[in-house]
Amino acid sequence: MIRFDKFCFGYKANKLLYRDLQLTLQTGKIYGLLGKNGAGKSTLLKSLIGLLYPSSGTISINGFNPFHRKPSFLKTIYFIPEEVYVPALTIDSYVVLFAPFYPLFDRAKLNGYLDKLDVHTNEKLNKLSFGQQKKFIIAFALACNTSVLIMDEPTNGLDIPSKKRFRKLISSAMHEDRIIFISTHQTRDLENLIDQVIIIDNGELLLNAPVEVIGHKLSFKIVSEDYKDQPVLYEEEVLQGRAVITKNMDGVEAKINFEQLFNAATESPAIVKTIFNN
Ligand SMILES: Nc1ncnc2c1ncn2[C@@H]1O[C@H](COP(=O)(O)OP(=O)(O)OP(=O)(O)O)[C@@H](O)[C@H]1O
Repeated sequence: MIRFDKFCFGYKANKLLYRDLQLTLQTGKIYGLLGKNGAGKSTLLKSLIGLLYPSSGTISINGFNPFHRKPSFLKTIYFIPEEVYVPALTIDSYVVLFAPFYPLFDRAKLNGYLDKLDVHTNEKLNKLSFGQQKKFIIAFALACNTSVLIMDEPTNGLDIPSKKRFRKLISSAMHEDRIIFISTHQTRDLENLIDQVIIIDNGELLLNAPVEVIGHKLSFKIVSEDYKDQPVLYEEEVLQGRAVITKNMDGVEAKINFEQLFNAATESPAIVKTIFNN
C-alpha cells in the first residue's frame, strides 16, 4: 500500500504545491495519474521514489519511507522516467549488471516481454532508436517483478502497435501484490488498462475513483444540439458534434471517455468533486 498522509511539498518554502494531500493506493490495482502541464505529476512521482522530501506530512510505501532509500526498499520499486537512459551495453551485459538489484528478476519473462514488444537485438542498447530503448526498459522493469512499478509517460515514443502491446503486457504482468502507477497525458492509452483514475491540478486532488464507479456515475455521449434527456454536467464541441457528460441513469456501466473526463475535472472541478465526494 502507498499512503500520502497530510503530504505537503513546495519547491519554495513560502509556496506549497501540495497541501495536506491524502491519498492511498491499494495493491492489486493499476492507477492512471492525469494532470495538465505543471499540475504536479512528476513532483508526486519523484516524492514517491524518495528524490524529494515532503515539507511536512509523510509518504509510506509498504511501510518504507521512500526518502530513506534503503536497499530493502529500492529492490521493491522500479521507476521508468519519461526520458529513459540506457548505457552502451548489450542486453545480456545490462542484465548481468542491473538484474542483481532485483531479487525477483526473471530472465525468461524478460525474453518473453522483449519478444512481444518486438525488440530483438545483439547491438548495444544505446544504438537502438528511442522507442526501442523505451520498450527495452519497460520489458526490463516488468521482468524485475517489483511490488511497485511507477511509469512517467510510458507510451511516449511508442508506435501504435507497441502501445497496444504495452497495454496487454501491463495487464498480463499485473498481480494482486503489485501496484502499477502510470502518469500520462495520453489518456487514450489508459483505456481498458487502468483500474483507478487520479486527476490532479495545481497539487490538488480533483478526482480519485475506480473506473467502474466513474462508469456507473457518469455517462459520456455525443448528442444533437437539441438534446434534453438529462441535465448536462459538462459539454464541449468535438469533431463529431456536441460531447456531453451526464449522470448515468441507465444502471449499466458506461464506457469512459478519459479525455472528456479530464477536461470536465479540470474545467469544472466543483461538479466532479460534488459527484464523487458524495
Ligand atoms: N526543480 C524545480 N524547481 C522549482 N519549481 C519546480 C521544479 N520542478 C517543477 N517545478 C514547478 O512545480 C510545478 C509542478 O511541476 P511538475 O514537473 O511536477 O508538473 P507535471 O505535472 O509533471 O508537468 P508536465 O506534465 O509538464 O511534465 C510546476 O509549476 C513547475 O514549474
